Parts: sequence; structure tokens; C-alpha cells
Amino acid sequence: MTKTAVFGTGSWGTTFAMILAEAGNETVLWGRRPELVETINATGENPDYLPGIRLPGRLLATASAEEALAGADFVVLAVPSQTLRGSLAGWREHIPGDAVLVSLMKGVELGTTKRMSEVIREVAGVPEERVAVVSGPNLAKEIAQRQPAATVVACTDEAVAKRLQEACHLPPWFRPYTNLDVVGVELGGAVKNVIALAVGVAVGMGMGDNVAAMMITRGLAEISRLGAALGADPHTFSGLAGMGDLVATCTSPLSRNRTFGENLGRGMTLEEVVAATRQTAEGVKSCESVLELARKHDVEMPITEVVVGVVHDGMSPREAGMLLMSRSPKPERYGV
Ligand SMILES: NC(=O)C1=CN([C@@H]2O[C@H](COP(=O)(O)OP(=O)(O)OC[C@H]3O[C@@H](n4cnc5c(N)ncnc54)[C@H](O)[C@@H]3O)[C@@H](O)[C@H]2O)C=CC1
Ligand SMILES: O=C(CO)COP(=O)(O)O
Repeated sequence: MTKTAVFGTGSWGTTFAMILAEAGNETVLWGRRPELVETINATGENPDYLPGIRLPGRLLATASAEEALAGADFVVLAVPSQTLRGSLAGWREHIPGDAVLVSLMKGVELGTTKRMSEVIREVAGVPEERVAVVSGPNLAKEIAQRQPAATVVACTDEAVAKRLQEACHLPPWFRPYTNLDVVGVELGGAVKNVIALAVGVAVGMGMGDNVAAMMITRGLAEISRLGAALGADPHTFSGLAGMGDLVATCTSPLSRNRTFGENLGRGMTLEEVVAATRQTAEGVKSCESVLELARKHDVEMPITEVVVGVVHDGMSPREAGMLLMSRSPKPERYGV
């Protein structure tokens, strides 16, 4: 039987572990807080992240990385992106030599501008054929409530992608597609969070659907430009991990990133919004690393620039809107 170890008892780690367990894999969920691990094992629920959701009986939680990793075929990582490097360094020695490491994370590392699969390869010292990425329109709460969803499983080694696809395929609830374009799949997931912050700000300011559609579409143009510069397959961005996730995140009130932006757009201060946000909104930090990555590759990302301005540099939402709308007129396909 395939053994899977999922690191992170947050909303997506727990939900993905449910999928793996119900799909028939031996599944262990690692959490850093022993009291939450005990509650999960004792009650079959994760009250902190998925209250009211019944976890499958065969899903076990542990606070021991060594125990979780023993004999694991797939090591699934679902911690906040900026914490991955430090955590993985501590788990590395227990990772089985032939295990595939899987990133569920949607962020870009601050300082290094590395994607999560790059951080994994570097810290765990594994080749790209042993690193996979899962990304798509996957709002955890909907999936935990057993609403249907599709995702993309990406690995440069097609056989590995297919093995992971099989491990997390759970008809009629969860439908994974494979893709060999790890760069594109990862970028789609990380940058859509930044665009969702922008859409949220606009919604919070009282703007309507025309503005949301404009931001989503021009956001996709930004993601595609960055992807082209980094060697991604352009088709990836019209797929589930590109447009699919962008639309889901930018339009759903369940999105933490969109909600964060909405609170800023309503006039709350950054400190107030941070205090009101209990889960990870990756775009808040990754907007800076995405912009740095864009600058390194000479890619223009105007929406990302104003998101950094509003979130980190005290730019008002109104000023951000004025800046975007006052740019010089261009042909639609300029620079794409
Ligand atoms: N929630 C969702 O709908 C989806 C989330 N994702 C991505 O999955 C990743 C994880 O997100 P969520 O599970 O939603 O986050 P979350 O905020 O619900 O949970 C984060 C988890 O990481 C743990 N954690 C925090 N700091 C840590 C550290 N220093 N070391 C180890 N563990 C730490 C927390 O205790 C918690 O268990 C993010 O990159 C997110 O963008 C991807 C798809 C869907
Ligand atoms: O990645 C997600 C949906 O695919 C979740 O988005 P948020 O992190 O904004 O909640």
C-alpha cells in the first residue's frame, strides 16, 4: 500500500490528507502542535481549521516527523511558504531515499525568489524527478465539504506525476490532471494570490464586476508574461492551475487573499487586517518576491506593483486604482 505523509494540519493539508486517506493510501498527518494532534486523533475532527468536518477514520495525526516519514512514498508539504526552508531542514534526515516530495504551497520565497519546488530540491537535496507540485482551483473548505474539484499534478517525470495522480484520484470528488510544466503550474498558484489581493481591494472599495473582470484578465496577462520569461509552457495558464485557480480565488469570498484585500479596500489598516486574518494569505508576503522576480527578468507587472504599494508601502487603494487606470494606452497583446 502507498504511504503518504502530509506536513501541515492547516485547512489544505488536512483536506488533502482526507483525500489521500479516502483514496486508499495509508496516510499520516504531521502537526507541530501536540494538542491539536491529540484532538484530531481523539475526536476525528480538526476544530481549528475545519470545524464540523468528519475526518476519515484511517487518517492518523502525529507530532513526530520521524514517525510520519518512516516508509513514506509521498511526502506532502502544506506549511506556509516562508516557513518551508527552516521546517524541511529539520525533517530532511528522516525522508526516505526514494520518496517523492510534493508541494501544495502557493508562494515564492522572500529573499531568494525561489519557487517552493526549488526550495525543496535545494534543502532536501533531491533531483527534479522527485519533486511534484499540486495546484489548481482548490478552495479547501469546499473540498472538505465534499464538493467536486479538479486539480493539476505537475512533475517533470511523467511516470511520477501519474503515480501521484493515481494516489489522489478520488471519484467523483477529486479529479487530478497531470502536467509536466512544474514552473507554470507553480507560478499560476503563487501569482494568483497577488491578483486576488488586488481584486479584493477593488471589491472592498465598492467596485463592480467590470473591474473584477479587468483585474482577472490583466492579472492573467501578468502571470503569462512572467511565465514566458521563466520558461513555462504558455498553455498552462489557460488551464486549471492558471485561469482556473485565478478565477476561483479572485471571485470566492472563501479566499483568504481576496478577503485580506477586501478589508484593506474597506479602509482597515494593515495591522487591523493582519490581526483579523487567522489563516495563511500567501500573497501578502509573496507579492514582494513575485515583484522582485519580475524585475530580475525585466517583466512588467503593474497590478503586482500596486499590490506591493498598498500592502507594504502605504499607498492608498484610491491611488493604486488611479495609477493603474492612468497608464498609457496599449495594444491588448503588448508584451505578452
Ligand atoms: N486553504 C486552501 O484553500 C488552499 C491552500 N493552499 C496553499 O497551501 C499552503 C498551506 O495553506 P493552508 O493549509 O490553507 O494554511 P493554514 O493557514 O490553514 O495552515 C497552515 C498550517 O501550517 C502550520 N504552520 C504555520 N507556521 C509553521 C511553521 N513555522 N512550521 C510548521 N508549520 C507551520 C500551521 O500550524 C497550520 O497547520 C499555502 O501555501 C496555501 O497557499 C493551496 C490550495 C488551497
Ligand atoms: O489557493 C486557493 C484556492 O485554490 C486558496 O486561496 P486562498 O489562499 O486565497 O484562500
